[in-house]
Amino acid sequence: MRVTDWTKAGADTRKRALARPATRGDDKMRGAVADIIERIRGEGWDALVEICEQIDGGAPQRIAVAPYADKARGLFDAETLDAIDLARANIARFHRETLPENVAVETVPGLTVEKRWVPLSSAGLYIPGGKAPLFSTLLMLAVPALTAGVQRLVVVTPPRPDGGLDPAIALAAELTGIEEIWTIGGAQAIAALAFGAGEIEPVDRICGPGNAWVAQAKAQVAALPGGPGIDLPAGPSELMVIADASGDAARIAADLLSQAEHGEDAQAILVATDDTIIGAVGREVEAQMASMGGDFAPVRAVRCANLEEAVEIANTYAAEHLSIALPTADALRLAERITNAGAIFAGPAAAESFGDYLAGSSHVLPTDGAARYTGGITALSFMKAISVQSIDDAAAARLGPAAAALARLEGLEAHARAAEIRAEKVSEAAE
Ligand SMILES: NC(=O)c1ccc[n+]([C@@H]2O[C@H](COP(=O)([O-])OP(=O)(O)OC[C@H]3O[C@@H](n4cnc5c(N)ncnc54)[C@H](O)[C@@H]3O)[C@@H](O)[C@H]2O)c1
Ligand SMILES: N[C@H](CO)Cc1c[nH]c[nH+]1
Ligand SMILES: [Zn+2]
Repeated sequence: MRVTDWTKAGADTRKRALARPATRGDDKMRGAVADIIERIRGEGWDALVEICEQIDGGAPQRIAVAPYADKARGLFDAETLDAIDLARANIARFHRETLPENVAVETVPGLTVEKRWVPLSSAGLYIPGGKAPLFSTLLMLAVPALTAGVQRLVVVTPPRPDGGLDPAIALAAELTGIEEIWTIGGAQAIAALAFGAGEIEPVDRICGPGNAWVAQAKAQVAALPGGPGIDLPAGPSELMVIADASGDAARIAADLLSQAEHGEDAQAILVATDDTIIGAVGREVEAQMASMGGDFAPVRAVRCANLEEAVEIANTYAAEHLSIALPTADALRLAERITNAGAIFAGPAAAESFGDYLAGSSHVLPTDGAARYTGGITALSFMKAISVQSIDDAAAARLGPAAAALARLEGLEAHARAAEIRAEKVSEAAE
């Protein structure tokens, strides 16, 4: 495990210790994504089929969910089926209870402005499937979207080598009531959702995590005229763990490896105030990796002077997931000082895996430092606020002159008159 001593390190070394890989891709990849989008936007279905065959080895298919969901019920034992339903129920409960409320504010007597939340009409949900089919991501997107009240949901996920649909994805789709699901992956899936292709109708917003191809395509379609909205940069998984001498090395190592398992560009970083815990976590990481086999991204560590410094490092890094491996009460106190993180796991029992599957909040969270300016997916990601103004005649007459004065400051005479005409109508009525 590579260890950086934060206190002794210069600016460059500190930067390197927290560096993320260049996940957004190089110019060549950006160009290839632009070509895919342009072709599907211009030529529709035929281009989509050709590109899907080239990249993923098969034409896109709309899958009927029920037969695969039936298959899943035959394959999975009762405990697994209950676990999936428990996850769905917890996610539904969390998002239902955190729905925003409409608010009406009487800013001046007689003038009311409402903030009214309405669901988007449609949304596209990207479910990653390159390394592993992430059925849990379907729950983490579809449940908040349905809680928000979105009418039309279109799910896309990369095709499997043997065709068909992953049974767990099928089951999650059936449990949430998803009816439209296509086997399309990567940039081509995003282009099809954005501009439509064949029977795939364009959507208002595209949400969901993915690799660099997916992230790049989302950014590009959102920037095009008439393109959809997108959610947030949700790329390769990240976990930072803050620990001191009281940390449980086995649990910390297990958490770090749980995210290192996502792929070679995953980020798993221990920030600790104590050399003994760093050594113990390093040994645990090796032992646990050996016992599981498989590929893991490297785990690294930063040795800092104290918890103050650990908080600074965490806020600078802005991790997708931040575990605070201190006794729970201390962890919760420290969490109050964290300003940048997608999700915080406070205390030694708070496994990041609970957040990935069943705690209730969505696991679709900002990566690459985007936690500086955004949180993860919630029902709000599938809603928008419309403001509604209503005003009585007397208030309109009182406010007319002020609005007109402001409009004339901007040289906008028609605006000024549209405000003043309200006052005129009221004085005419009074005569
Ligand atoms: N931040 C979050 O909330 C969150 C949640 C879940 C997963 N994730 C991340 O999502 C990512 C999923 O990535 P993945 O690769 O497993 O699945 P993916 O579905 O995102 O990407 C697979 C698709 O990428 C395209 N692709 C791959 N190589 C290509 C190439 N050379 N040329 C053109 N297209 C190519 C293919 O179409 C393929 O189907 C992981 O990094 C995981 O950590 C993040
Ligand atoms: N940890 C991932 C988000 O970074 C989500 C996930 C899905 N399945 C397992 N984990
Ligand atoms: Zn995970």
